[in-house]
Amino acid sequence: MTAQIISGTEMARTIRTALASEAARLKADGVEPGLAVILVGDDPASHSYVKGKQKACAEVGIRSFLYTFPAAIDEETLLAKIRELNVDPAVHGILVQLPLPDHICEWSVIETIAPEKDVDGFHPINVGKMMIGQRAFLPCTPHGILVMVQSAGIDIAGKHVVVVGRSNIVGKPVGQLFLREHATVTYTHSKTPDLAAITRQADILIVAVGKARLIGPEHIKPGAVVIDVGVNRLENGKLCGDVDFDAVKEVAGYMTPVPGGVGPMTITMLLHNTIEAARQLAAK
Ligand SMILES: Nc1nc(=O)c2c([nH]1)NC[C@@H]1CN(c3ccc(C(=O)N[C@@H](CCC(=O)O)C(=O)O)cc3)C=[N+]21
Repeated sequence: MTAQIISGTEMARTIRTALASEAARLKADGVEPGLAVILVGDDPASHSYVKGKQKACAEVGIRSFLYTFPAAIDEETLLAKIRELNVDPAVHGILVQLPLPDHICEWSVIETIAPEKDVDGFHPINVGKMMIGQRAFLPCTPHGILVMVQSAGIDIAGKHVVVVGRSNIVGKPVGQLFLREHATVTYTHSKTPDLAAITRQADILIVAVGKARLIGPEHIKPGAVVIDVGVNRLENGKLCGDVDFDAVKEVAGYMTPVPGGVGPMTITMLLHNTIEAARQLAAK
């Protein structure tokens, strides 16, 4: 058996076409959706991600504003910029690219973003609303994963979802989103003994750790859905996921590739949230 590949690139293309017409409709009503991106420091990976986000914005008709700062910027200057963007009517979404330099407190930065412009879904207000099922901006990677699984026609209710990783931006919230869809959810992480014994019970396995090829065929129940969130840059410059793709595809039923899987869907959900933010702010 060879797994069916769930192409994030293809799904993203379809969704972005629909988003482009929504953006055009808003623009015709006098509201051009705008996303402000703040980038601190000169990490090449961050710069490359931000370029990808700007290109995607241009494709669907979202105006993007980029603010770059040196790594040595002091926290107060950064917070002042965010407060300015919070009240800028041309800006509907604000994204501060993570990670930030160590001397800047990520929590202070996230909490300074107005919740109604928090298109990453990282503000505690949006996190809390998501947890209790209220309308909120959903975090982009978890939301992208959910849409991918649903669009592939996979039933979630009653399925055993095993999440590997417990970060605030992927692991924890993705488990919550699948719980909302009536899955039975198990979280695992670096302190979980005998990881394979648990992942082998997964109908849907979501891996968000950041360790190249952590997950091999011995971790997979035959026919399982395997979602790979890892983005690891190898020494040869190639991108690879947390899952050993070639070996696991002989056991899994469905798999997402890296690149071309979760990444493009993450960006697509960011575009979705930005257009939603513009719609909500326009309706005020
Ligand atoms: N405030 C904030 N929000 C984020 O959403 C955020 C962040 N900070 N910091 C970094 C991570 C990482 N992230 C990615 C998004 C898309 C791809 C993506 O589209 N990757 C392409 C490949 C790109 C390449 O070749 O380099 C793919 O998987 O096909 C990757 C990584 C968003 N992040």
